[in-house]
Amino acid sequence: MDVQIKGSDKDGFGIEIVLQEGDKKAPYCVHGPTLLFEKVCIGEEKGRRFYACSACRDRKECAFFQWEDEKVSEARLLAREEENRSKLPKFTHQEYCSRFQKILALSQGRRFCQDCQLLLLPGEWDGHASHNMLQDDDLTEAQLSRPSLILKPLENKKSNAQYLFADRSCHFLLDTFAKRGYRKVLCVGTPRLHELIKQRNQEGKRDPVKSLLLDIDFRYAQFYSSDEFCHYNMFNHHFFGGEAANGVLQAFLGEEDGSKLIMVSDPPFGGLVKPLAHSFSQIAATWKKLQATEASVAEMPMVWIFPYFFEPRILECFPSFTMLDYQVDYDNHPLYKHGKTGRKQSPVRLFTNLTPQDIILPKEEGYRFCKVCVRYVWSENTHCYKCNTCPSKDGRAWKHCSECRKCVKPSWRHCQTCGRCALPDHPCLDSPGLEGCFNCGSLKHKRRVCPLKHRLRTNNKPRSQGARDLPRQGPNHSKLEKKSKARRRAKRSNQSAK
Ligand SMILES: C[S@@+](CC[C@H](N)C(=O)[O-])C[C@H]1O[C@@H](n2cnc3c(N)ncnc32)[C@H](O)[C@@H]1O
Ligand SMILES: [Zn+2]
Ligand SMILES: [Zn+2]
Ligand SMILES: [Zn+2]
Ligand SMILES: [Zn+2]
Ligand SMILES: [Zn+2]
Ligand SMILES: [Zn+2]
Repeated sequence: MDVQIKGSDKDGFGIEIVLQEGDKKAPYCVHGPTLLFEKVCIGEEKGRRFYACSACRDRKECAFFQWEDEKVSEARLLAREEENRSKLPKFTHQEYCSRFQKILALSQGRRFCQDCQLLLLPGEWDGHASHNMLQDDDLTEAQLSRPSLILKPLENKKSNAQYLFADRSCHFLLDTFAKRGYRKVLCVGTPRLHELIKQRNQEGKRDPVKSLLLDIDFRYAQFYSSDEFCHYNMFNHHFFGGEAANGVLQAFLGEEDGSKLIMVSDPPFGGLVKPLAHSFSQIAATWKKLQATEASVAEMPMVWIFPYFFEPRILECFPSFTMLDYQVDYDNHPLYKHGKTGRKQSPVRLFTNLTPQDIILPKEEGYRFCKVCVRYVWSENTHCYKCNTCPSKDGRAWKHCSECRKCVKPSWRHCQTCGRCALPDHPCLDSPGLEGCFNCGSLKHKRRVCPLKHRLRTNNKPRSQGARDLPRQGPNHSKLEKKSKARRRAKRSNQSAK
């Protein structure tokens, strides 16, 4: 069975993504081919299409914008090319590799400039004299093999907040893969997992595991050779190193040494689901093409790490996936911590096409096996015999509502006016409320009478409980997005009692 993207190409609010197979017309920003979006204006039947950056949701980071039907002058094209060139990294990957070899060969005089995030050769120190520096004792071979501890995590909230796995989660993932016999891990946006694999190999206590890191953070090229790291954009499946880098992935996916491969990705949480799924499908399709015949019936094993409230969207793209109860823990995220530590529970989960019962969640961290659901669940996720499932998505104990005939969040109450469960202070159907329209964001009407009712919502399905908390996705290029922000603000203040 093929991994395929299902459903419509709509994503975001007022902005639809138009994913076109092999779109050769897409102009390039510094992050590779841009994506085509359609701006849907209230009251207008047909939207207008434009190209915008695939990777950055913040226009301050990448301001690329071009209407699909726009005629771009030669002069502007040249200026754009020049701008893209000017933003290229200072060194090529090959140059970084030879610099790294030189630095490793130094017994003394290793320097890492923290301000420039650059490993320095001795001749370059003068230019960084007033900068903050890591020196020899901080740059032992062992430390250089853990670049995620040297590099400052990127902090852009909108496009690239780099949340690094806590050891607990890293080891859990690697132990699980080892138990299932995976000997090759394709790390897409998981630099810490990649380095831990290498570290375990060096320790030599377990079977060696091969790893290839694909990431947009080119700082990692300073530490890894070109067959360990590719500069890659997971929103448009773009290899900055061109065909050669694509070849590295192909070689990794296709190596015929009988090693089982798994792909793990932990994309930035503000990322758009559809383009990510599109890229992962392309990787899976390549993997499949390169497999020997008996494996060709299977899907490429994948783990996609993302917050639980994206479940409906991810399952729409990958119907064979299951969301597991495991809560992923991060070192540098103030909120996303595992429940048992006494801090707030992490909303980040594993979505996978592996068989859920094969992934043994640790008992000592509060997981148990549900014999009816045939999977490991969080201790507070009690099985409901009416729904015939362990229903909780967010880690709290959900409760069954006999009127809704399903389990709902513990903070919800059944509202007779709306005929469904909701937060106690929700604006009821009959009151105008702050929330406005659930569908288009207008504060002037409710969803029932929305002129765009059949247009914006995917499949016109009622929102599931999980979807209720979805943060809106999409670049903030339109007025609609601003409206949606206003609506979100209103909603947040409404929900603060939650
Ligand atoms: C949420 S962090 C995940 C890090 C992971 N938890 C770890 O510890 O290894 C997201 C990762 O994806 C990378 N990333 C962000 N945008 C990307 C893009 N457009 N393409 C590829 N990688 C991207 C970031 O550099 C970062 O390493
Ligand atoms: Zn861009
Ligand atoms: Zn510097
Ligand atoms: Zn159950
Ligand atoms: Zn129930
Ligand atoms: Zn109810
Ligand atoms: Zn109500």
